[in-house]
Amino acid sequence: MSVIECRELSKAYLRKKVLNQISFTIEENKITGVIGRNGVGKTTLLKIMAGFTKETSGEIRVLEQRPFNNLYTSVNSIFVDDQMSFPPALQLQELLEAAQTFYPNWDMDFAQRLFKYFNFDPKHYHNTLSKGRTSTFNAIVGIAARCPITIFDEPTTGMDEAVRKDFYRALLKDYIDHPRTILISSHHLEEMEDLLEDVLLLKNGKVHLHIPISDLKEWAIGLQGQASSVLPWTEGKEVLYQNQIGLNATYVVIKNDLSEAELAQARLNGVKITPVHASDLCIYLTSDTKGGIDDVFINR
Ligand SMILES: Nc1ncnc2c1ncn2[C@@H]1O[C@H](COP(=O)(O)OP(=O)(O)OP(=O)(O)O)[C@@H](O)[C@H]1O
Repeated sequence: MSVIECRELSKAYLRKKVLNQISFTIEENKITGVIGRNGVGKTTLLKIMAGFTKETSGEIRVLEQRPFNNLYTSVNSIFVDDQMSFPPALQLQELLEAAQTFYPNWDMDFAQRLFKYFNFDPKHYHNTLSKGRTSTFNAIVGIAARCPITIFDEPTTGMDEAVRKDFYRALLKDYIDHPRTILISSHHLEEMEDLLEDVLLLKNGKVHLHIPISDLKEWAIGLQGQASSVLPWTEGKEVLYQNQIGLNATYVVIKNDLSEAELAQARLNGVKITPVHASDLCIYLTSDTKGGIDDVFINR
């Protein structure tokens, strides 16, 4: 069953179109990574889903209702980012108690265990926490709320690596016991790969790809070797990335649509064939150049 449906959804700020007639559906109880370069519109899309931001045109349905300013959406969803605001007069422990009264599925025992594990002081105030600690506290609220639609926008901002790993693991373990629909935007795709089921990749205001992460991992291949051996295999193909290695060698990333026989032949011709990491592929797919930062240094 699909729980989020977008049809021809657009969002413009003044005259600047950020989302341009995008259409997709999110199935119930899946974890989807919303990926894209800075400024592509991830936060905008997630805030439209959470009912915080109004779409400019097109249609969006979350749990079959239009989310904007919708009480049903707010009760059934949570939007977690580093800007989450809490009543400043309440201490952290009081915030957890307040959350319990608002979120019907709130698990106080679980929230307290996480709170203790991450060494929070119940008497501290939210607005005095450091950036990483703010994200960690917000993440505890986001997980323990167990909302049917759980949205994390860059949830790990400021967290150190150990805390980021703990967060992803806690989320995965809790999701296995209590499946729900989760959307996460993050710039750390490599850290989330084991968590995600689907990836929604945004580029230039459009959905560029919306596929299972397992497919994304096999979507492209890297060809490496002498340019004279590699380049014939790229003819007629869309080159996603190309980089020169040393004087004559080259590394090229293309869509993985070579047959087994072609791959075997390429190997015989001295081409090394490698998988392309999902996070690298997302960078190549959303880049405006084929050589990345190296292009800046060409023909100087
Ligand atoms: N309230 C606003 N008013 C005007 N422009 C806005 C507003 N919010 C976002 N934008 C613009 O919309 C575009 C998309 O912003 P958004 O924050 O959705 O991108 P993002 O993909 O989440 O970026 P990042 O990865 O850097 O967080 C940007 O160009 C941003 O400047």
